[in-house]
Amino acid sequence: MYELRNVTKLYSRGKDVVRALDGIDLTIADGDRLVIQGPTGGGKSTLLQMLGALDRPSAGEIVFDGTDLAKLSEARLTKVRSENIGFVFQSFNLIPTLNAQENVETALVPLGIKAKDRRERAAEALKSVGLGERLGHLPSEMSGGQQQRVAIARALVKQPKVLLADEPTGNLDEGMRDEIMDVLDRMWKELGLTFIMVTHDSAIAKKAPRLATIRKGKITVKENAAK
Ligand SMILES: Nc1ncnc2c1ncn2[C@@H]1O[C@H](COP(=O)(O)OP(=O)(O)OP(=O)(O)O)[C@@H](O)[C@H]1O
Repeated sequence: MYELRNVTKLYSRGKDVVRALDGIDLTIADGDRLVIQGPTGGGKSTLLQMLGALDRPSAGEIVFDGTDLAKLSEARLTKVRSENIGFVFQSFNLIPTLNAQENVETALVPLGIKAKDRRERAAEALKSVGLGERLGHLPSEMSGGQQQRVAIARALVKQPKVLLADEPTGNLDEGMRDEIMDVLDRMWKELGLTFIMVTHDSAIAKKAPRLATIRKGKITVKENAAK
């Protein structure tokens, strides 16, 4: 699915250059589940942005399904992203004035899907995350866990190949955290997704069969076949 070779990302901050990613080599197979951890400022979100075709590296290759994302124009990157990659963020990022169904539908607009099909697919996606009864609710009328479920439905309604999650349980209490991890893992298995998640949560990291740690832009990957 992904083959990263010597990926480097530099940011300039005033006169300084920050090496956010420093020669990352990483292979992520189709259907993999990869957890990424590491200290703050280590480069986790930067890596997720590269994998999500949100930004391009300064050097190196990011081969996604045979295409090097580093070489694509902005327009082609946007196309890859809207067709193939679903995102879930810590802060849910729902549109406050739209109800659950309308929020989920927004993911289908760039794909040119007709309004009636959008409505049906959004309702179906919300049902699959256990929110079939709350299609008309606004984000402000839902708990944090429910809002994150809406965000998961929005990420998955377009049937992406890849699900990227940046601290998906970071804003949730312990009970909700387990619930959301269960939903994400169920979706990963049911839909055959490639699932990549950044987390600060050591309980989640400890249980991960494949765990990447990013420190100062460098990556180490640990496999744990027993888990
Ligand atoms: N747009 C930017 N401009 C300048 N520097 C940036 C930019 N984005 C990230 N950085 C820097 O790149 C480094 C890596 O940041 P990144 O956000 O990827 O780390 P992180 O591991 O996700 O951290 P956190 O856990 O705090 O979210 C940091 O030093 C950060 O300050």
